[in-house]
Amino acid sequence: MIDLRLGDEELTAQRDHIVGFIQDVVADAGATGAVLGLSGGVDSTTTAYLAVEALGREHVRGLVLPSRVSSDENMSDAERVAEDLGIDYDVIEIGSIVDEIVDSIPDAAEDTVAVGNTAARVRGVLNYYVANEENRVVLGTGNKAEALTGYFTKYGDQAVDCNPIGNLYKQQVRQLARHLGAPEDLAEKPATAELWADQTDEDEMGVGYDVVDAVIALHIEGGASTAATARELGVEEGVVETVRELYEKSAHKRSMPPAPEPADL
Ligand SMILES: Nc1ncnc2c1ncn2[C@@H]1O[C@H](COP(=O)(O)OP(=O)(O)OC[C@H]2O[C@@H]([n+]3cccc(C(=O)O)c3)[C@H](O)[C@@H]2O)[C@@H](O)[C@H]1O
Ligand SMILES: Nc1ncnc2c1ncn2[C@@H]1O[C@H](COP(=O)(O)OP(=O)(O)OP(=O)(O)O)[C@@H](O)[C@H]1O
Ligand SMILES: [Mg+2]
Repeated sequence: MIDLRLGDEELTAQRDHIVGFIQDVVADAGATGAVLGLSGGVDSTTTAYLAVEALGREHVRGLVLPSRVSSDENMSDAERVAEDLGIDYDVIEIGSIVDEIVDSIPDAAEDTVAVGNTAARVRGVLNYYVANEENRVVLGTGNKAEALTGYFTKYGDQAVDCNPIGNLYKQQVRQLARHLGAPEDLAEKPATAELWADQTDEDEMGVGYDVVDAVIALHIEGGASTAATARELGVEEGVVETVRELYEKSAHKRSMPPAPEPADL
């Protein structure tokens, strides 16, 4: 298995690099600070720690946004992050907002994915309300594995101004969380989008993140063949193909909405 783990010096360099990135984004926007959604997961926890280091705790605001399926444990973990960091935060229940949207659509099938994605989009609306009103930028929490597999809601959790940890594989985010002093239980917590009950990223994708990370590095970015990648990782070729399919099918999520070329008139 390819080793994507970062050494201590690399972790320090990534930390400094990302802290500088957040500072630049906020300064370039002429903003007074940042806002981000706190879910109790490792991605938002790590991003919050980096934001506080970059901007100072008084310039970071957290939003804890429970839906009808959010677990008490995750929401109290989210509050714990805000309290440990000493940042201002609010807890805003979004269940009734999501219900209102779904109920307003005549004969809505109440499809699980559509409802879950609506929760992610409502969170984006709230983040941008605060950003607009307080002249802040919205910090995204997307990592490289999510970006390249399209494992996010289009115009939902991806509706952000920048992704500070977007150059890190999932396992590297966990390493950076520990390096920053985040609680170990949060650094190692299994990833869940929590858009519907009992959802976990790895169950839904059908592949573990260590393998997703490695297939991205070797096959998608590195150009190794499917067979060579499968051999190197000790997995079936079908696993490599699954990740490649996620990558290809989600290309539309990584580019601006297309318009036709100018017509020949
Ligand atoms: N080829 C194409 N060209 C242009 N647009 C295309 C398209 N194919 C679909 N679309 C559009 O994209 C829509 C589908 O995309 P989208 O609405 O995102 O929906 P979809 O990709 O089906 O669902 C979102 C996925 O991301 C996961 N997720 C979401 C949020 C957070 C996290 C997390 O890790 O925390 C994970 C979630 O569990 C689910 O698997 C279609 O309804 C259509 O509007
Ligand atoms: N209940 C919530 N309240 C506020 N923000 C949320 C909530 N759920 C999700 N989000 C936002 O959406 C982002 C994407 O969710 P995602 O699950 O990918 O990240 P995570 O929960 O931080 O980490 P992990 O992927 O390991 O679960 C979160 O990082 C957070 O910014
Ligand atoms: Mg999560």
